[in-house]
Amino acid sequence: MAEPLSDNKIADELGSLPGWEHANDKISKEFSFDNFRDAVAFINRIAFEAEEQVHHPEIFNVYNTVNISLSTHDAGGKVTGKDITLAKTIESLYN
Ligand SMILES: C[C@H](O)[C@H](O)[C@H]1CNC2=NC(N)=NC(=O)C2=N1
Repeated sequence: MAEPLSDNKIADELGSLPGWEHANDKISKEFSFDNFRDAVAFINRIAFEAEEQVHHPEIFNVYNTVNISLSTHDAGGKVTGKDITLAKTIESLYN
């Protein structure tokens, strides 16, 4: 069972996650792309990694932007290590 992280621990982890913010018990980031196709391709890459990790993001797409929000449903919607891990994976997909 994933345990919720303290605000201090989250802040510490976000130190190595550029552009990620912690608010409303989620960590979130907006990613921008040259066009819609690239944005959707990014979403598709995330989908495979999320399935691999059995941990799924909230995804909001408008044209060339993709907003990702992460929290752990099984931990009452709080931020856990699973969210940090997936955020790091998502960062590695963005280039
Ligand atoms: C049964 C399955 O492992 C769980 O429902 C997984 C699926 N994906 C998930 N994703 C997220 N963000 N939080 C969860 O608690 C979660 N639980």
